[in-house]
Amino acid sequence: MIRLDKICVDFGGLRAVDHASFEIGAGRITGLIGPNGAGKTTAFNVIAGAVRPTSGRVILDGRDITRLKPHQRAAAGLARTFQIPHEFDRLSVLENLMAAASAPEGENVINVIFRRGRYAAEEREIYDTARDTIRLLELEHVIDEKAGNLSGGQKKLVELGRALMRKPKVVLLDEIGAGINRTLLGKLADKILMLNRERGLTFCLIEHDLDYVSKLCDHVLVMAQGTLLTEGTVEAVRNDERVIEAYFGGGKYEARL
Ligand SMILES: Nc1ncnc2c1ncn2[C@@H]1O[C@H](COP(=O)(O)OP(=O)(O)OP(=O)(O)O)[C@@H](O)[C@H]1O
Repeated sequence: MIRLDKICVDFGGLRAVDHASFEIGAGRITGLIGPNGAGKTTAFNVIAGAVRPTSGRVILDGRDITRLKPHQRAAAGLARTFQIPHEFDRLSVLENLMAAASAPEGENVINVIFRRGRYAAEEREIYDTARDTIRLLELEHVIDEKAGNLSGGQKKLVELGRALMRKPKVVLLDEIGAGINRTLLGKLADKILMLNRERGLTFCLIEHDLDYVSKLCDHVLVMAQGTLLTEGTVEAVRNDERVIEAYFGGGKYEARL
């Protein structure tokens, strides 16, 4: 589904991603793990189009998308969760989801004016999709609550909801579980599994907690020093000497492996 082909990213003199090649398989929940500074977030940014690689290619369903802009990738079915923008804190949960679907970036004002006849019908559809998504994520009780007043975990669910509004095929989740309580963490995992099994959505997630990864992912990619170190099931990579070695000195992660 998504293939990185010998991707390199340089930030000045620092090579953050170094000839990384890997695949995110269609219909799977793939984990992307590795010690701090391994290049995971940079690789995500390359897939989403936020960072232009120094060299290499990104392929989505056989199509080379390396030069596409982020909004063009979103139109091709790629979504990524982002923290709710600060200025959206004052919008309700419903408004946040509706805003994520409407006015795609790059749309010309003239087109919007000439589209007016279709606008009411489109807005109705966006409203219905937002309501369905809110129901799916069990956020009905906070539907009119301002995003700024939500708990950290509820915000994560809204972030996922915003990503789902564009009806993506693939969703990239960057440490979506960080800092949220166990109950909401469990709920978030249930929703991801349900979206994968019932709707066939493909996920790739960066996550430091390997127990969480093992609950969700059937396949794990391990990055170290900017490149793919190994891949396999959580159990296999957890016991891999090279992976233990890569995490060594990280201290924080050593205990979790
Ligand atoms: N915009 C940037 N400018 C300069 N250096 C950067 C930039 N973004 C990342 N880096 C560097 O690139 C390397 C890889 O960083 P990246 O954030 O991709 O790693 P990571 O695996 O996601 O780490 P973590 O688990 O700590 O989030 C690091 O050395 C980081 O300091």
